Amino acid sequence: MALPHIMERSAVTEARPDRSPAGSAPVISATDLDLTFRTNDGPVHALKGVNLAIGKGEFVSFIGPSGCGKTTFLRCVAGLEHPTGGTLTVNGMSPDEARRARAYGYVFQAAGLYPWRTIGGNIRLPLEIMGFPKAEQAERTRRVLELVDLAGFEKKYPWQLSGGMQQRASIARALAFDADILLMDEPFGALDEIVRDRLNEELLRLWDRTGKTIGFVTHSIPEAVYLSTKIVVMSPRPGRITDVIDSPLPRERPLDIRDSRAFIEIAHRVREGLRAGMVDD
Ligand SMILES: Nc1ncnc2c1ncn2[C@@H]1O[C@H](COP(=O)(O)OP(=O)(O)OP(=O)(O)O)[C@@H](O)[C@H]1O
Repeated sequence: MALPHIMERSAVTEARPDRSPAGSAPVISATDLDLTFRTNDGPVHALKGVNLAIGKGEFVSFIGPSGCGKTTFLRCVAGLEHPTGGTLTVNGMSPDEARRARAYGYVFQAAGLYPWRTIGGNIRLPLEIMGFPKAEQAERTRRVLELVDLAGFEKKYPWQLSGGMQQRASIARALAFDADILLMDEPFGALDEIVRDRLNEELLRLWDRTGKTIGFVTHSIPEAVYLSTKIVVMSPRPGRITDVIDSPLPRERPLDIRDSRAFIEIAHRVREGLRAGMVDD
């Protein structure tokens, strides 16, 4: 979609922030993070010794086999799960404090829109809960719908939109209260490849324009390499980080960058990291 001209007019985090915060504190910082779930079938060691620092404005993808703890890590950042060891800070606060301070927006794999509410009604819901005045709710809703190229769809119901459009609406909802951090758990996993390619391009433009810090879970190596400034490769049982790859790719990324040597080399390293994690088990 042609977002740039739309986003010129958007006031949602208008300024592109400095992305080279040498020496500045990380937005998300995990040290020796551990999480063991207590279940009826015994303990499940979901995360083990996770160390990671995510800087302001980074786009960080988490990739690894099913059950390696990607979602669990994201949920820890969001304060929805509580680590059983180590430390985790978000904007210098505990995840619980950060959640209360509305530090992040969260996008799930399924769009999760309420079918009885219009698209606008879905986007307004968190703003209503947060007590924004009605006029501001309307203004913010209009802005984020433009940002994800859904202007004109405010009065439609979710079932009147395609899967890709529903997922864009769910991104708009997460953007509506303008948090600095966007946590995305396989948001495009259920979409076909063509739609996914388009949404990947759109997401990169949106990120570039807004300067949000993004944590993104995916199973797709090309998606991780295409989107990220940093790729975190994880291994299962218990979930550990096996490699952290800082991408040398330029910020401007047309889709055909996927044919470039640099892209293929990073994808190869991710694949090797995934393989090594499986062998180590
Ligand atoms: N609430 C919970 N209670 C008990 N075990 C859990 C809970 N949530 C996750 N787990 C377990 O923790 C491990 C990590 O799960 P998680 O969902 O984080 O993995 P994932 O890498 O996101 O997997 P997928 O790619 O399939 O979504 C799995 O073994 C899972 O079964």
